[in-house]
Amino acid sequence: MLFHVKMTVNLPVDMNPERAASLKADEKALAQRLQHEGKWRHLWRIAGHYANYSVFDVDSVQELHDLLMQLPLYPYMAIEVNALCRHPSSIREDDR
Ligand SMILES: O=C(O)CC1=CCC(=O)O1
Repeated sequence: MLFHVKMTVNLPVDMNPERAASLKADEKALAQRLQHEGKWRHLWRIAGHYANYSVFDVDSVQELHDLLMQLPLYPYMAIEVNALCRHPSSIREDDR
């Protein structure tokens, strides 16, 4: 199942810089692991924003939910999720 996810990061302005750097490093490590595993298919910065558009490939809505809640930056993100399905005019064979 494919899901388009928008994540907008809102770190508190008074957050300790070392704490912020640690959260970002942990987020990066998990994001890269999930990309290697094929769960996090796309990760794009939205130009001009501290936000990203991502595509997740998971087995269930519950898996997506659990995965998003594990993200170290989850407490500081606004997350929007949209389920994706095949477009009848798509010529791509690899996105099911
Ligand atoms: O910077 C972001 O958009 C938040 C984020 C998601 C994965 C990651 O490494 O950073």
